[in-house]
Amino acid sequence: MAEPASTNPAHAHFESFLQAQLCQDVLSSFQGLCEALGLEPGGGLPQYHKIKAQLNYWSAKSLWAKLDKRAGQPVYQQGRACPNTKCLVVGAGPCGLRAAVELALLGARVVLVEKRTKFSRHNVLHLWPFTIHDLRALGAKKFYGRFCTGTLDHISIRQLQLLLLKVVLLLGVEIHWGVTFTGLQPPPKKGSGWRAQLQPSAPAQLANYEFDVLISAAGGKFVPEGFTVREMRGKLAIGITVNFVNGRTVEETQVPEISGVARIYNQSFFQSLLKATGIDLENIVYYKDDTHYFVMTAKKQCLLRLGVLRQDWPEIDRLLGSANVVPEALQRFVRAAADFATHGKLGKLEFARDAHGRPDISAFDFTSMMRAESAARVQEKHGARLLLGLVGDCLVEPFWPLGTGVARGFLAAFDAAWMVKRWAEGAGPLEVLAERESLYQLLSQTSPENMHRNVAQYGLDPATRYPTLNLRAVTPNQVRDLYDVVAKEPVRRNSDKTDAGKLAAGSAGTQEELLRWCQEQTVGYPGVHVTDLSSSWADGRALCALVHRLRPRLLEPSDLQGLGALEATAWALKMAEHELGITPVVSAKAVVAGSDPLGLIAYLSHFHSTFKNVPHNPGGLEGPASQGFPGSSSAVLFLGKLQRTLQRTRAQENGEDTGGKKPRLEVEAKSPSTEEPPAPESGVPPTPPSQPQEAGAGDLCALCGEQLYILERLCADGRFFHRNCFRCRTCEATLRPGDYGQHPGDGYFYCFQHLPQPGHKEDGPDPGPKSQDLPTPDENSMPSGPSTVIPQEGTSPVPNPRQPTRRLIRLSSPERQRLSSLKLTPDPDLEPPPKPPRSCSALARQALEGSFVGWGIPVRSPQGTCFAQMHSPRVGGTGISERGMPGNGKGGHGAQDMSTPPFSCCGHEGGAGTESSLQ
Ligand SMILES: NC(=O)C1=CN([C@@H]2O[C@H](COP(=O)(O)OP(=O)(O)OC[C@H]3O[C@@H](n4cnc5c(N)ncnc54)[C@H](OP(=O)(O)O)[C@@H]3O)[C@@H](O)[C@H]2O)C=CC1
Repeated sequence: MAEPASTNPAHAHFESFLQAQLCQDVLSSFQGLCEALGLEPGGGLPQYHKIKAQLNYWSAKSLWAKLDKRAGQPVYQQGRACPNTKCLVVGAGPCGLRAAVELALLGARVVLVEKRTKFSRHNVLHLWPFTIHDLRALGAKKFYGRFCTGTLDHISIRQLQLLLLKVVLLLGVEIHWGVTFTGLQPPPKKGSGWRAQLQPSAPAQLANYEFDVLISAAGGKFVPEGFTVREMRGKLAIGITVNFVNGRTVEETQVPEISGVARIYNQSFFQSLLKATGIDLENIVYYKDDTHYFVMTAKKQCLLRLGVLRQDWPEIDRLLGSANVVPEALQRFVRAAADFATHGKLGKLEFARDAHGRPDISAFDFTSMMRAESAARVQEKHGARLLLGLVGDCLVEPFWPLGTGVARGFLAAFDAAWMVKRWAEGAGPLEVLAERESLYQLLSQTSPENMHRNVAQYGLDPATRYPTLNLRAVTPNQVRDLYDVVAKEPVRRNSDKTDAGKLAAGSAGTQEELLRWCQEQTVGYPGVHVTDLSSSWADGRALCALVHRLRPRLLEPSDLQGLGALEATAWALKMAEHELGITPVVSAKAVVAGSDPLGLIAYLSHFHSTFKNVPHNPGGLEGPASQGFPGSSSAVLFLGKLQRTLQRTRAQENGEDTGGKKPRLEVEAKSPSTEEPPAPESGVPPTPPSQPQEAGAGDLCALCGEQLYILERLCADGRFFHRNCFRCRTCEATLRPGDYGQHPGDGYFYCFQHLPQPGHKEDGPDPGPKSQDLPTPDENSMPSGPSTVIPQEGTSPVPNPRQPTRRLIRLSSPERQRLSSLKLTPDPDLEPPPKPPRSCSALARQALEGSFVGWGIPVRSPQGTCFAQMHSPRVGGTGISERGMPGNGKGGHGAQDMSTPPFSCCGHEGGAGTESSLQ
């Protein structure tokens, strides 16, 4: 029996809200709902509970049941996990909205800014099973009845945004439209917080909003300053997307989708297409949602031949720039391709319109993909810390044919929200960053196959999603460069105590506070009596005590007696760098000589700012008093550990037998460096990139020659560098403590991965660009020089540490070969895909089971011999694979054929393929 129509106006608003299909309608119906209920939108979780309490009729209750189930997961602690956390989310794309949902469920205050004013992107996204489950659990079906009906595993971007927008509004997220985030406003003084610079100028409430977490989900075009972005280039690949109006007629409904068909699997289709239309494609996909959406990879020569491109420019931007694309020819091109692929059954193919009212067609280059080097950072100024995280395309641009975009985008959103939870729990900045980077390492390897099978259990906790989770894969000492204590005030060397006071105030509160903290940490250690921030540290004992207090288990028990001040200080600096992630901004010699007072204060400030929130535990950070209780015998033991380790190391260096027991620290630091500048060896060219300067003696970075403020310093090999200048000579990745080495031959620094081995053929004074490492010039796309730094527009060629840096990654020969053999490249970061099956039959089984889904079956068979039957076309005539091959409910093998990863199978690959190539 039909329910009687409700007379409650709130019910009507709520129903409109559920059904709204335009962003403006969602917002206005929600506003109407809030007004009817006497609520102010953006009120956080309490607002959700109030709405729920007042709307308890059947239609609403089924939605509340879903949202309550999610919100009731223990990880959210009933919305009290982050009660004092204030977040700003930039970008209302699918990933920004998804992150906002999680932050709201944690009980954080969430404000979101989006520069657009409507959702207009029709393009259709492939969904992994977990994303489908996740969205269903958030009530997707209530908001969008057609959501993933049957075996459909995709949704248009705007529909996805719409349904997530509804969720975030209900959860009390405050949203500002038409507002662009342009940068951060650091706190002007102690006691104030971080704010956003916005355009156009925002209302006072938003302009004055102080937040401690910034999540950037602003898409691939915007990465906040401070983050470094890598660019990965492959062989030229021109993608074309087009959306046609979906009139939802019976005929249109009956046209089968094309989950994806690639040339290598269906040559006859592409040959017929070429013959009939002159169109030469590598692959094509057709999805149906609000629109008929086609995406294809076109060959450049055919675009030139058909007059779509006017001229063949070597620069991709110019090649695909609006001045070089003929719109009418492009329209003819896509119409013909779509018509051919669907046997003309879609009728007249009227173009859907984009945000500007133009036909929704886009030709784009996916030769290049961006990836942030780190997923998070912490900035601190005047004692106010800001946690910054990236999610979505802002973090990693997806390689679209792999269909990874939104799935990995959601994973990153979860991981970022988990990071915020850890932050709110009081975990130290380096710990939080290290965990986040550990998770980030996993992201690009994820596929539906190598994640937990039970998608229903997926939650915020990474352990529910990643089976091979190691939150300590990256250690705190490796992320210290992501923790940025902002010192805007120029701090000059050789300046007076006033400057020292400013420095201390900028990083660790007042000098008095710093001194008090140091005294607390070192109290009870025999022979250690800290009374100041200079001479008390000259004998090295106080520094060793401080390090030991924070990491009691670093050294073997022994006796300190007889250890020199310089050695002890050098050891403390080295241990702090490797074990605690404290950047050595001062040299041992300067500490002992007292010649760099500001450097010492800055250095101690790093300890303070990193560990000040750790409750004072006389047993040290690592555990109970038994591990090293200052003031007790264990403190004496500690001081002894140091000497014994040094003695053993010296003995080893002298070739003496140490009884087979290798001191632990020896691995990390072979000899205690006293930070003396090394004397240039004869026959060795000048130590690059500049002559060593005595640590502590200069204000300039040894690499870029620019002003180097103390808090930006990194000391290595007796020279000072900007942290962001200190990069691997080969790959240019920022070098992290404990993860770099200096090559004795050329004197350059390298990450461990690229540190040349002794005797390596490239060993030599100055290898310079190595031709074998340089990409082969290749169809407009491969860089032709050595690893290149591409400065952002308007910046100098020297990377600005505060600006995102775009860098080309120089590919090794095998990588290059691999890429050039592909039209569609695998995942941009070149991490190995899941190990493919070793036999044809295993492959066939897995493919049919959908266990190599995503977009890429890691096999290749140009002749189609190996998979001829399994991959044979099912749709008559065109030979295009229909979605849903037998037994494959996950999108059909066609969806997997879009990429041509560098694998072959059972030697059927026509020469190149061998069994071993499956490794
Ligand atoms: N064409 C396609 O097929 C596209 C597909 N996607 C898919 O969507 C997935 C999720 O993308 P997601 O990471 O959420 O990013 P999105 O690009 O979807 O969303 C980012 C949003 O933030 C806006 N924005 C950008 N800069 C700012 C700023 N400074 N201040 C405020 N707002 C800003 C963007 O506007 P604007 O766009 O105007 O810059 C955009 O609306 C991707 O993985 C990909 O799969 C994403 C983009 C395009």
